[in-house]
Amino acid sequence: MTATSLLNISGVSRQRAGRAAVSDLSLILNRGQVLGLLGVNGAGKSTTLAMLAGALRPDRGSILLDGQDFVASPELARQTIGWLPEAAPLWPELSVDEHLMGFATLRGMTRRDARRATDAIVERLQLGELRRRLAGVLSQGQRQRLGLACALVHDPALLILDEPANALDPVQVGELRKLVRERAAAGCGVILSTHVLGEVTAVCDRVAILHEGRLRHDAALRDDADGHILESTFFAIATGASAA
Ligand SMILES: Nc1ncnc2c1ncn2[C@@H]1O[C@H](COP(=O)(O)OP(=O)(O)OP(=O)(O)O)[C@@H](O)[C@H]1O
Repeated sequence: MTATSLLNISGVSRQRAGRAAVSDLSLILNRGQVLGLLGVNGAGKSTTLAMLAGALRPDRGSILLDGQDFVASPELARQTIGWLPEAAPLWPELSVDEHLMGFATLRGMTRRDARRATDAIVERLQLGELRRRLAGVLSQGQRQRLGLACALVHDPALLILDEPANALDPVQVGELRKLVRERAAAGCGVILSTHVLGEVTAVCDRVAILHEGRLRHDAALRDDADGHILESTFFAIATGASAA
């Protein structure tokens, strides 16, 4: 592991319903890096992210965060990782404010720190007008923004986003991109799964492509030329035109 690496995934596998959902995955994520995770439906992206978030245990392999095995220490995962799953886990009868206070205290903050963190994330994600509204009456895009705020409220070193642009309008997609780059500039790691190739070229500096649970491509994205190559690489892997 290098001095700047934040996450070190080594030989991770996981079966689901008796079939290999992720097989022998190894990846390193450095601080300040935004990694885009691509793959066709069922490729294993969400399973991978759920393991990285500590919500699913790998059957084999290790995941080190800052050199520590977080599979064995769920408390470390809770405090260091922010996860926005495909469907944000919200409670319809709780307000925006109550969600954020709840997530912050669950991550180990005192009530005072949780209040401060809640105020800061409400301001950063422009949720001020919504903070007393119940989650059950939010629009889909507003729910997604609340899910993102819940993932970020404790200022995690690693941010895991599963299709974060879902239901967001173009203005909010722009805000999301800015936020992701801000996290990277602050030295955090971000992993973002999406079906939109343009999202990856716009915001990521590295891309990994999963296919049938296996890592088939892992490369830096430096400029537009890399973006064009990404498109052809993705389709070659997705259609089986690229050898395993
Ligand atoms: N809860 C579950 N129970 C059983 N099998 C599952 C479950 N969730 C996913 N799988 C299976 O695991 C494999 C990988 O699914 P996963 O959701 O990780 O893929 P994905 O790349 O995120 O797909 P998508 O782009 O459609 O969200 C698939 O074969 C899927 O059917």
